[in-house]
Amino acid sequence: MTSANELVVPPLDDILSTLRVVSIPMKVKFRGVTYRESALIKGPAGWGEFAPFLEYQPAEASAWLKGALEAAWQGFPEPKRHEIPLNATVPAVGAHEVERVLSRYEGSIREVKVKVAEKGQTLSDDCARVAKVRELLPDAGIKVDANMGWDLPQAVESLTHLSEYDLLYAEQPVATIEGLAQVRAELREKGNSLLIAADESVRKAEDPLKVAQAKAADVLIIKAAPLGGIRSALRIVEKSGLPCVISSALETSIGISAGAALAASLPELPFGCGLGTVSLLDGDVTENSLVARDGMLPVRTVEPSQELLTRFSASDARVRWWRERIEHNYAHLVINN
Ligand SMILES: O=C(O)CCC(=O)c1ccccc1C(=O)O
Ligand SMILES: [Mg+2]
Repeated sequence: MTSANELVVPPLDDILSTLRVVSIPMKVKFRGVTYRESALIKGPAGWGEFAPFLEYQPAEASAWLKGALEAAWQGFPEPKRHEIPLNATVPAVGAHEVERVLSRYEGSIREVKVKVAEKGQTLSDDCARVAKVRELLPDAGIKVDANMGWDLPQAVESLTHLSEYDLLYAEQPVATIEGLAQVRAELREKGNSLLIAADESVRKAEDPLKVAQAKAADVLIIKAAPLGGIRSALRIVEKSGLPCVISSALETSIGISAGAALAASLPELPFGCGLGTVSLLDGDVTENSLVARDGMLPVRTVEPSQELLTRFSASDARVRWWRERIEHNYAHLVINN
């Protein structure tokens, strides 16, 4: 049985008939990505973005397709707010590059998320980067994201040092749910009340609610696309009972508009959201990019420009690759939905 709130998957040909694939250079390498490839589709409700990272297989990526179909065929729920507080995002750059990264954000910055625990770097690199942010923005809220880069002893040692810069929370210090719980418990034993946030343990988990049930984190990072779209992400937020932060998956302004719509439907946003990543791209599909001013992001829909879709158009070979990717993920979605 379907209800008005349930997505009816459209025919594959309708999805593919509007497909545009773009490849946008990054200003700074992020997660090892130097060009961000993304597939955009248009349906009766507007544009949707399908942009799972290239290595993701259908078990994971088909949720992203569901999210794109929701945006294009179903549209967004009624917003409860019209602007969203954001964090600026600082990739794992050298401390001397921090100022340049922050200069890409328009107006004042209220919160910053700093990437730490990058492969090939040390704790002193992380401390220098966070210290630089603290020096440049003495009043900003700062949080760090380790993307599972530490083991338990490294996480406890690193977070003990990084806490000196007064952090709002630490995102995914280690890989597993049990690990998160252990980091949290060891910090508490040492009298450190730093909050722990779960990201990969939510969006890559078979059961995104396990973290909350295990009480392994204080905060959840929630991304619309990997969780199958806004409505499905909202259900997870509600069931978790934890404060949530809505974050991007490094999309163009189209995908960011879905994240903003998700954030806009939450009753509370205790932290800045991670939707400021258009500023890390060296281009976009609209002239009117969805970026923050003074740390606030407007909630609105985005219409791509034909000229920019053409300018950033991926090669024929990459377009074929994405068409096939959509076909595979569509099959996966129809079978498992
Ligand atoms: O949260 C932010 O500030 C930006 C988004 C971000 O960090 C991100 C973007 C793409 C993939 C993974 C992540 C992540 O939070 O780990
Ligand atoms: Mg993260």
